[in-house]
Amino acid sequence: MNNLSVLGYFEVVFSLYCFCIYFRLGKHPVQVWQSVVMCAFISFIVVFGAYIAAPSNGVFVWAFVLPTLYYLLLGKNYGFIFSIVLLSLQSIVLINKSSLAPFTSLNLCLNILFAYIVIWAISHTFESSRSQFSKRLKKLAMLDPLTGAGNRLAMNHYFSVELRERAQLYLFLVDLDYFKQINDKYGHDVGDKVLIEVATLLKVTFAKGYVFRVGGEEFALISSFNSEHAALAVAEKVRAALENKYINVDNYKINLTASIGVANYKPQQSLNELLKAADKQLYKAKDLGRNSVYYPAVKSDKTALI
Ligand SMILES: Nc1nc2c(ncn2[C@@H]2O[C@H](COP(=O)(O)OP(=O)(O)OP(=O)(O)O)[C@@H](O)[C@H]2O)c(=O)[nH]1
Repeated sequence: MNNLSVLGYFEVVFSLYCFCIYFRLGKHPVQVWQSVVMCAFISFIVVFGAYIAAPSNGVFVWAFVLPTLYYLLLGKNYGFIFSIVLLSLQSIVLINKSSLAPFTSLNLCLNILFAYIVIWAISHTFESSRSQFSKRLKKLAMLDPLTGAGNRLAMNHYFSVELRERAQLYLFLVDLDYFKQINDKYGHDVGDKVLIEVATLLKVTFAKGYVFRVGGEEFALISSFNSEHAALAVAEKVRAALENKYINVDNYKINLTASIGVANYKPQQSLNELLKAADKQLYKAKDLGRNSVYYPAVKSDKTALI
């Protein structure tokens, strides 16, 4: 339109790049580097346009769109960096132009500068509160609302991104014994408070690993250990800690025990398979009298293990 064909070619290439990303979206989520390339490319087009076109052409106005785009695509930190770099580059390019009209008017320059800063500030504020909100939501979605332990979603997440890479990974499935009797005897509210105390005790005793609530009165503890013996010693420590604890709730002193099934992670095993393996051991521990740790070929009865 303005005899700026080079700029037009860049715009066509940029459009093709955007289309490629758009059509891949269904199968592949956008990668960070793709967003960075997108922002860098459009920034280059805007700065280059401002460089080769006369200011009266108005190409520089496109700069106002970019802070919002940066924050949407790249988040707060990169958004800030890109916005300040664009402002600096645009200023350098425009100041060095041979014909400065219509920038000879101080009023116009100030208006442009403040409009850019306002758009930048709004984008920054919006992105800050959005990312805080999203972090809070993510945390809430991963926590069991009653006990504050991780929930199944958290367990799936940590297992797939972090835990399965570790060597000598063990899962302890901890199921409280005769918990129904506590509910029946003291009421559901007291039962809830007992579960909260149990989760706290597990987090303290199993500080080295992750604690997840995977059922009503069932918890999964996951960590890696140097050896099978070390893993079983910790499982036994957890069992003994529960047995020796008197939980004070509403003037009652409640003592309970747990049965623990232990499973060792095998390479390529899924989390469900690992849970099933631990569940099998847990049922053996329950069958053989409860208040014990069970691992293939090993059953502890309170002190036998360590
Ligand atoms: N208070 C409370 N109770 C729960 C919660 N979730 C599950 N329960 C109770 O946990 C009890 C589980 O009972 P069972 O599955 O029979 O197991 P148990 O009584 O612990 O017996 P064993 O596991 O065989 O030793 C049930 O009474 C459930 O109502 C909860 O969030 N709060």
